[in-house]
Amino acid sequence: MDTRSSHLTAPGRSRSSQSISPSHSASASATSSIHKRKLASDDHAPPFPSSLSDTRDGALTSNDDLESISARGADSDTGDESEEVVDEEYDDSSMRKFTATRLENSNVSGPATAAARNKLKTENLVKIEPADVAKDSGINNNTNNNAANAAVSGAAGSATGIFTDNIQTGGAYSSREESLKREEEAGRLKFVCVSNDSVDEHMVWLIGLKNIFARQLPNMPREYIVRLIMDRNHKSVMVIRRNQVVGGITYRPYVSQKFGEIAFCAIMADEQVKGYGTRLMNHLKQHARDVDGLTHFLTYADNNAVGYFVKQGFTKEIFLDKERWHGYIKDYDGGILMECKIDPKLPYTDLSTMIRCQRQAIDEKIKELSNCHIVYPGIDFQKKEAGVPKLSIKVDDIPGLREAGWTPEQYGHSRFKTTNPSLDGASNQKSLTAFMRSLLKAMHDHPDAWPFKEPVDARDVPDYYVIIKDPIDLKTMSRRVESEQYYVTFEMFVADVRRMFSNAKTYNSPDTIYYKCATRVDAHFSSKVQAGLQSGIKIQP
Ligand SMILES: CC(=O)SCCNC(=O)CCNC(=O)[C@H](O)C(C)(C)COP(=O)(O)OP(=O)(O)OC[C@H]1O[C@@H](n2cnc3c(N)ncnc32)[C@H](O)[C@@H]1OP(=O)(O)O
Repeated sequence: MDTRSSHLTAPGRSRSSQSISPSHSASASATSSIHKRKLASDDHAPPFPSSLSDTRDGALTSNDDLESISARGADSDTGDESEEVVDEEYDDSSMRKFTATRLENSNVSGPATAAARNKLKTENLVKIEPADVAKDSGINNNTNNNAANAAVSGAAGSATGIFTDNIQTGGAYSSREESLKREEEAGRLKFVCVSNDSVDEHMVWLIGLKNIFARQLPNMPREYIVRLIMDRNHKSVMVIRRNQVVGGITYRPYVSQKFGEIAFCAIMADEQVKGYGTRLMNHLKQHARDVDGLTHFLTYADNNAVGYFVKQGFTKEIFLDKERWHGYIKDYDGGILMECKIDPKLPYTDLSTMIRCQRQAIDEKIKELSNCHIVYPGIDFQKKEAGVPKLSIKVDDIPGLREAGWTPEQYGHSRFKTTNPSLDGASNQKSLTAFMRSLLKAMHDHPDAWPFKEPVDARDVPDYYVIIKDPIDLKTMSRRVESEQYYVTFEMFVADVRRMFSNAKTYNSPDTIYYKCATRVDAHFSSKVQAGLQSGIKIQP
């Protein structure tokens, strides 16, 4: 029997029963309203599963801090104390005592001790520096950007038309990552990886993180959260802003197995869905690969958080050899086991630069193959009545059309053709105009055409134009036909006719005379089109 697994099972525990954050579900309440949440059925289970108090390696029991740490602290996640989840089983005085004693010790210690502590601090704090990461990953931002920029401006210089740099620099992912990266570079934000190393500052951060987990993962026993955070086999990657913990991920690296188990992951309520969770995960991956030598992460994701983990590259399918992880990780009820492979090369903390370079390379390639980046001056397309252009513009004169591969044979792209193949484009257009004219007359002469002959008068039907945004009538269509410029295809004409009837059926209910007129004139129109087609007009399939 594998004794490891029996130690590690955490039955009946799910990290959170919380609703998805507001941006993910309109019906969800804010994540801070924990007190309203329905806790899972195991709420009345002992706060500390007996199986969890056991440890493989005695790391927890060697942890003298744990003796005095209660699972309750001064929660600072949302700052709203009224929302505190009160669990009378815990005594927070020991936590206060612990914190106070630590701070007191740090204040009274002499210079030698302070120097030693600072040394320890620097040694233990794994500060994740973006510059180093970029260097390690072989990405030199400046060089790459400059090269890409030079290529872009070269292409711009060689373009003959007016060149507009319409390259999008990035999507939401990249811009969030870039803005957080800038914050890091400016020193306003830092990502650190710490464990319980007795350094005062780290302990304060770990307690801050504990408070966030306790609030964001309300179904997780607080004792258990404290236990894992303070366990020296666990590490916590945290995002710190103005010396306050914004969120973090606590994980256990199984170095011999080359995988890590993410135990908890949370961002404080006010700061969710701003990109911190993604950046945190990217820092974690970079650190776990470069410092711990891990190749995979496994986690039991809460149902609500599966979407987040999927976006971080986690899958529900587990590819990692079961032998490598089975018996090592803890089971959680209500969670879904997910895996993420850590790429051996990706510059995780500088993905946005990589994406930008890739994007620029693709844009360069597109420019080599097409002219779509050249923007020509617009056409003065002022319209007079009935939407007919004031100026007659020859298609050939439209700037850029020929350069885009257009040929006069494609004029109108109409499927309308007379059966006489000898007719050229102009004669074909005349024949089309004659056919449309005859169809208009046929509709006009129909006894039920009276509602469609003129535009609807807003004085008679005040809300008509509120409901019908694209009105049309036989008179307007007649103007368009007679302009011989508007309906360059038969399909455009038919679209206007269909819209005229659908407008009538949208505004009027089926029992009205208008609705019935529309049905009858529409049928008449269709029969006339059929008759026209039989008598020599051809619409190509
Ligand atoms: C192993 C475990 O600990 S499971 C428990 C996970 N923790 C929780 O559920 C606690 C409450 N939630 C949180 O603390 C946070 O919302 C986290 C940690 C889940 C995500 O952190 P955030 O900072 O909000 O994530 P971030 O802003 O980087 O969002 C990244 C993407 O994931 C999406 N996302 C964030 N949270 C969720 C979610 N719960 N469900 C689905 N998608 C989500 C975001 O919309 C965003 O999508 P986009 O890139 O398409 O715009």
